[in-house]
Amino acid sequence: MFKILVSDALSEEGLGVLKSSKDFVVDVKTGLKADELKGIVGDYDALVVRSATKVTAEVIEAGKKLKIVGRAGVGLDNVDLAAATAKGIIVMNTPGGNTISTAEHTMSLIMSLSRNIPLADASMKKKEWKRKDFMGVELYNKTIGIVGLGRIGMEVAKRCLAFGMRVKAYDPFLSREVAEKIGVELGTLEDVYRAADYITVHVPLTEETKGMISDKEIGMMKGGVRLINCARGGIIDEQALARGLESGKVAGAALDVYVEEPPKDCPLAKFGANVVLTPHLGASTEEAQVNVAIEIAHQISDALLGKGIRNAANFPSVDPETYHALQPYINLCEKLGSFTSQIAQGALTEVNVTYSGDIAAHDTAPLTMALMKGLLSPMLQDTVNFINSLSLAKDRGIRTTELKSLQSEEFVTLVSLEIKTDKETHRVAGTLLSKSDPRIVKVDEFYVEAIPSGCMLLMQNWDKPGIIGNLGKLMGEHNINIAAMSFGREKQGGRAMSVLNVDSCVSAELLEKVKKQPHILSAKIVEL
Ligand SMILES: NC(=O)C1=CN([C@@H]2O[C@H](COP(=O)(O)OP(=O)(O)OC[C@H]3O[C@@H](n4cnc5c(N)ncnc54)[C@H](O)[C@@H]3O)[C@@H](O)[C@H]2O)C=CC1
Ligand SMILES: O=C(O)C(=O)COP(=O)(O)O
Repeated sequence: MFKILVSDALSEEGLGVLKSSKDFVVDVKTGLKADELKGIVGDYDALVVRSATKVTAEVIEAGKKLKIVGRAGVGLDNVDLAAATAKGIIVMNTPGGNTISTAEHTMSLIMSLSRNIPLADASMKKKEWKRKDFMGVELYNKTIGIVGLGRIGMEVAKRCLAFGMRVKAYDPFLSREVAEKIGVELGTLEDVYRAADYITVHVPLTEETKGMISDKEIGMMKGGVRLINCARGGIIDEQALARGLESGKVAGAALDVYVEEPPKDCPLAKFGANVVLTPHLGASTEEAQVNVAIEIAHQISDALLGKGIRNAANFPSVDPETYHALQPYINLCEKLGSFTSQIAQGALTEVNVTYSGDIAAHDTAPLTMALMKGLLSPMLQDTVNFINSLSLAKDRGIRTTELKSLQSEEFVTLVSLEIKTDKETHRVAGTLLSKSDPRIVKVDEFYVEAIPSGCMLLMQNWDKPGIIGNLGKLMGEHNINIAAMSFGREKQGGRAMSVLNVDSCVSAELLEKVKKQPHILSAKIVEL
């Protein structure tokens, strides 16, 4: 039974998906103060939020059982992703579910601003008739600059084109062809600033986009420009915007989002008809709220019940079928990583993994995360998990490469791992028997067939008679049962590798005795 806390308003349709499952207990507690949330979050396996709840590092820390933070919407700037990743908590959102609503709201803002709708309406309701005070401007033939041509930016572009506007856009991650296909001209940020009569931003709030439109940028713009922010508060610097409006350089502005929500002291609130403000309504339509709530409910349900992970900001998307297919490989890779790490000496500097055969047809990103978790676990223990393993490796300067080959010469499928430390290099490969039974099939130059499980004794020895007898006797004397044995040799009488699975752990003292047996070159214990 999983406990789910919904701390922002979620549509009944989405709640229904969760509440109808006997696997979940759902508590809806909106409007919690930061301390109240911290006080109760420890009881829950999943937390569902919109933009109001701030999922800070402290909330993450207090969420001792937390496995998932689900955002019913797009922006994740209210979730401390790094803190969640470090704790192995999956953070997921629902991109797309509110795109149309937000694009339509952006158009509503552009039009309200151009035709003074909010104040004209308020004036009528005061029984006034002030036609001269509310002279507007046409959109037709004007140029709109779109900063961020993603899902929402693209829908805004299409609608502006339908109004007969010229659309210029800046998005460094989008190809010119994609933009030109719908009639949008991509340019530099400066091109857009200099050419546009209207500028609307549709980028996420990041270190780079925070305050990206400030005094200097406003200075580059056309006199009489109109600015719209339906993305995130602070992408357009509020104080700089107020200064631009005061000087007359900026003719108007429309905002749906604010640095602080609700804003205590918004510098834009004092303006008249040339500033239109809405209280973060972009996604507030019946349709968008049903979309995002149902989506997040299904995503959380599937993730908690092990049926796949979708739209996670810190884990690759895996549909249920793939998840099922990958599960045994995830297990194999984690064991392979841990095994290799335990036989190596020195600080890990490089990890090269090759997926060959059937497995190469899948998205192997989760497998590399599992390998890295296995590799780092012997050093970092509980602090490493699937979600943070690659970022921890990167932080430690470990170079990682991943290769895929649909052909596998010896096995239907093979995961080959090469690791380099500052002292040595090891190569270990593994496969699955009967589609789910993990086996280590190669350790450095030796072919073996070892079961990666429990306590293992790994030895290099000369290929001489009597080794098995001696080892069997020694283990027997110490009351240790040998569960399985595997041998590989380079040539008859040459160097060989022996891998023993034993039912109880080999002590350091016994290991020293093993090393002293005739023809044994080295011995190590691996625990999986
Ligand atoms: N007002 C509201 O209620 C809503 C606001 N939003 C906000 O709208 C924004 C956009 O959402 P989507 O279109 O769904 O996201 P998206 O990810 O589809 O699009 C964002 C685009 O910004 C581009 N981008 C990133 N950094 C950039 C930079 N430095 N300069 C220029 N372009 C950059 C990306 O390449 C991408 O194409 C987000 O901030 C989201 O939080 C989303 C939904 C509702
Ligand atoms: O999806 C987003 O990014 C939004 O800004 C919508 O926010 P909301 O869920 O309405 O609080």
